[in-house]
Amino acid sequence: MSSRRPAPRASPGLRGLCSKLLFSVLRTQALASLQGRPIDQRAAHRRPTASRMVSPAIALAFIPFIITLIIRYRHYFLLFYRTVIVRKLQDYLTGIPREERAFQYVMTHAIPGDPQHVLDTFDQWCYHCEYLSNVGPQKGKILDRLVYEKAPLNVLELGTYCGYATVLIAQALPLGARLYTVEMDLNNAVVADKVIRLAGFDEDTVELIVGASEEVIPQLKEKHGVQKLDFVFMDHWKRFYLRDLQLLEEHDLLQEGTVILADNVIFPGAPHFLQYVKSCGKYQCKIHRTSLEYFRYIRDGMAELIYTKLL
Ligand SMILES: C[S@@+](CC[C@H](N)C(=O)[O-])C[C@H]1O[C@@H](n2cnc3c(N)ncnc32)[C@H](O)[C@@H]1O
Repeated sequence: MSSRRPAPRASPGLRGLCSKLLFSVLRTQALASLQGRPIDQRAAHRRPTASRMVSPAIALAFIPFIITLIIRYRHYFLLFYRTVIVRKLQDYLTGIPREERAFQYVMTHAIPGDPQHVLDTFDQWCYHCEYLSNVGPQKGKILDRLVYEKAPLNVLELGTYCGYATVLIAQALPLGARLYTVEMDLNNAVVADKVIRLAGFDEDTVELIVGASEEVIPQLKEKHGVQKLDFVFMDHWKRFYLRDLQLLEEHDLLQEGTVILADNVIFPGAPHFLQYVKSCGKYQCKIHRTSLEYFRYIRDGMAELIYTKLL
């Protein structure tokens, strides 16, 4: 029988037909390998086998699937493109790390001593040049409002990165308050230190601690003289949220009414952390639904917790 049959017309049944063909080819190959029969490549060359005949059809069947995936997850592809591909390319072309490139832009465009202008300049860079995982302007408003309302005297930030949220928190603090910000990556800490000082905050207001949170938290009392925390902003790696919250509890650093704001609890997400805070009975929990920094079509959220032993 001739293999030159007219090509099937595109129809709704085409995908089903192709899937069946793909399934039967895979099954034949799997059975052959299970029975220890090697697939004879030369024979395959001589006689047109099913797999050779259907390969264009398989490819066709996958096209709508791939297009659907691309459309459905286009914002995540864009995020990947901006965070990974553009970053790697620029790192290669400039020989300067992304955070340092951002700082150079901020330094040359922002007004020194004006924290809000420093933040706006960061936002301009992130919207128009390269993505940075700062808390960003939208979630920044939630953070700013909470700090302003709570007027905390002792604040801890986990994950300083380039110092964006540090500047945002510091500008909303009451007089005499102190912010401890913890960053484990030395290169990020160097950039953050320059950003914090550019915005006009001295070491009495903002203390940048270089180290991993699991090492810094147990030393906060003895080494840094912190007795209790009034406000904690968690924005480091999400897998450490639960561990570090429990460390803060163990070291008796939380008190009645301490506010803990945890970023990115929806994207990338911190399910174990959320499960714990909702079930342990020590926290009042509220989720602020919003979008990912600089990507308004990717859903994200912040968890606002209030520590209360009495619940
Ligand atoms: C999302 S960024 C923080 C963004 C910053 N809060 C802001 O809004 O500008 C996360 C940062 O946390 C730091 N980090 C991650 N795990 C950490 C840990 N266990 N201790 C200290 N820093 C950590 C990373 O190096 C990174 O710089």
